[in-house]
Amino acid sequence: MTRSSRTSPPPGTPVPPAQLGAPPPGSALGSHYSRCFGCGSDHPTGLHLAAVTPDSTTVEATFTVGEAHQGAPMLAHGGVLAAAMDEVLGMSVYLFRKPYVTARLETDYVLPVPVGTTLHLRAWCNGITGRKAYLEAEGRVGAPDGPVAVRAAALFVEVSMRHFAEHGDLAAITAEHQDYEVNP
Ligand SMILES: CCCCCCCC/C=C\CCCCCCCC(=O)SCCNC(=O)CCNC(=O)[C@H](O)C(C)(C)COP(=O)(O)OP(=O)(O)OC[C@H]1O[C@@H](n2cnc3c(N)ncnc32)[C@H](O)[C@@H]1OP(=O)(O)O
Repeated sequence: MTRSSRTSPPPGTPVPPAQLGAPPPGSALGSHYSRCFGCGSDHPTGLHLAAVTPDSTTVEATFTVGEAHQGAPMLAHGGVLAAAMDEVLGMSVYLFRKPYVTARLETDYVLPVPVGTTLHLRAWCNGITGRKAYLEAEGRVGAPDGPVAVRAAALFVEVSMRHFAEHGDLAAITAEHQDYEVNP
């Protein structure tokens, strides 16, 4: 895919191994926040993505494009597809058990995606150096080995939980994440 140097790891950047405490291979990944647009079950119009990790380092999910996701008539909106990619990318970096946010997200739209299409999404990490994690994802039509419709590459930056306290609603997060402390 077309990727800028800002979403490609510098040469020699190591791909991290599975972390102690990561969900075991085959686990379903829960939602990180019930009102998240990407994965929250309480979000009325969200994408409701449910993912699994086959190997504790990558993430797989399916997303069926619905009528609410249209841009052109009966075709998926590119921004909705980018949101789905952002979500699985975020889930994949969270397997390394630290809080990260998206700093840069690049998306290549390879095929038009009609309403009713089920995309098989996969996201993985190409390397982490310092606070910077380099990630990639793809969405394939109809099957895990179907044609690629969307590709994404991203730079996520590690933050502290203070980021969410200062800029968002930490109480809402900690209500669902007793495993995180603001001042660890
Ligand atoms: C939500 C609660 C979760 C709690 C529990 C955690 C569990 C999570 C579980 C599961 C997650 C699943 C799913 C989530 C999915 C969705 C994720 C999103 O959509 S996140 C929202 C959108 N993103 C933002 O709102 C970021 C806004 N931006 C910022 O806050 C800052 O700009 C930030 C933190 C990204 C960087 O700011 P600085 O001041 O901390 O650090 P500086 O020094 O600027 O950057 C660090 C390094 O990164 C590079 N960098 C930063 N931004 C860059 C960019 N846009 N392009 C290229 N490089 C960039 C810089 O050049 C620097 O690199 P050098 O260390 O000098 O080598």
